[in-house]
Amino acid sequence: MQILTPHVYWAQRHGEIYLRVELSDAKVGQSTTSSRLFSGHGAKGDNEYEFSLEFLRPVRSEINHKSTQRQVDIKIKKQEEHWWDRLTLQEKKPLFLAPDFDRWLDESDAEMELQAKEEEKINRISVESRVPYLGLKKGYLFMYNLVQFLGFSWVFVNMTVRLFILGQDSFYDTFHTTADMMYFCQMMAMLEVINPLLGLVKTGFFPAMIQVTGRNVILFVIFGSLEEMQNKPVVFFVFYLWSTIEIFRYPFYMLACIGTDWKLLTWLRYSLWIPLYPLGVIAEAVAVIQSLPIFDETRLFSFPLPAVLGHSLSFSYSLQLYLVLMFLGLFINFRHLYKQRRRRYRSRKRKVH
Ligand SMILES: CCCCCCCCCCCCC[C@@H](O)CC(=O)SCCNC(=O)CCNC(=O)[C@H](O)C(C)(C)COP(=O)(O)OP(=O)(O)OC[C@H]1O[C@@H](n2cnc3c(N)ncnc32)[C@H](O)[C@@H]1OP(=O)(O)O
Repeated sequence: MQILTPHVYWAQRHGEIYLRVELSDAKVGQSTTSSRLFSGHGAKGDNEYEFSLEFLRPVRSEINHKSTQRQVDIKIKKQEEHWWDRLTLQEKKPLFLAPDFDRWLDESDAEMELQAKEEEKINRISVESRVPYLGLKKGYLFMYNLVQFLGFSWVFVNMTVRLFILGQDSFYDTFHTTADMMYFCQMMAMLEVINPLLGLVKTGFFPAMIQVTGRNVILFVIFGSLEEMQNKPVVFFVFYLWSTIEIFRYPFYMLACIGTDWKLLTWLRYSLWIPLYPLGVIAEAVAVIQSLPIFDETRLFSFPLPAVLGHSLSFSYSLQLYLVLMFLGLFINFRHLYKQRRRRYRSRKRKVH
């Protein structure tokens, strides 16, 4: 039987040579780096086919070949990563050899491809090396937000159900039914001041500090230490305003931790504060004002003074100063939240276009 020569197409990269032999249902026989033997169906029917090539530069001895129904794909590694001017040692191209335009790249395109692969590899390595830390951070934040969401939801649902059942009567015992959960959530919220310090979230330290300190003064100092305050309706309004925003804010953060974003939830997180924040500060201010005569009367936390100046300085003076700070805090955080809202919607619009 006559041994024929198949059509061979070639392309190169810096590190390898690709040969495509046009033979269907071919079986690869004896193969060396310079010559190959095939049996298969080619241009002249079922036959034995063979070709040999003397490469321009040395190649490695291991050869990868894959036979498909239509062709045989051969990949040969160059000894050195180098761009070749041509495939064969002899300048004149053998007749059976042609460029493989499906794979063809010129030197600069191949370089770009190499660079892109290199960058992808570096990115993968750097992400992989950060994964344990990233996983831990996201896991911690997700759990923190989940716990806060559950805590504030419990307060919100409890108060709503009691409001429907008892009507206005529910205003008077909000503290006794929900304070333990609110204590827990607000103690946990101290982590919101620590998180930006550790670089775990992008929140500003001061807005978080103002927020957490502001609420904790109301919860622990005004409501927690004065029994006379605990059955006042103002507790209901303060707790309701706090929990209303948090049942949207924490799920928004939970979704952010897993890289998801629900438009409506995002809108609620970045819009509800507009009416709620001023209302919240007003409710907190009412609580502070209602507590002033009680601190004057009970002398709780009063500051001892020398006898010539009187017995002690009532804590209510500190609270009057605090009232001024509250409105300063409202201004700072309102501006901060406004900026966060604008940044959110500006950057999202940019991403869309
Ligand atoms: C220094 C001495 C202080 C003395 C204090 C004196 C006066 C105090 C007066 C204070 C008045 C307080 C009144 C207040 O109690 C009334 C109310 O709360 S009424 C109810 C309405 N309230 C609200 O709407 C406020 C809710 N709270 C907040 O929004 C935050 O606490 C606040 C710090 C104000 C703002 O949040 P933040 O700066 O974090 O903005 P973002 O939500 O946009 O987040 C920025 C990016 O960080 C990511 N992030 C943040 N936290 C988390 C988290 N826990 N888990 C995961 N990711 C988080 C977030 O996704 C953003 O990332 P990206 O930019 O990539 O989207």
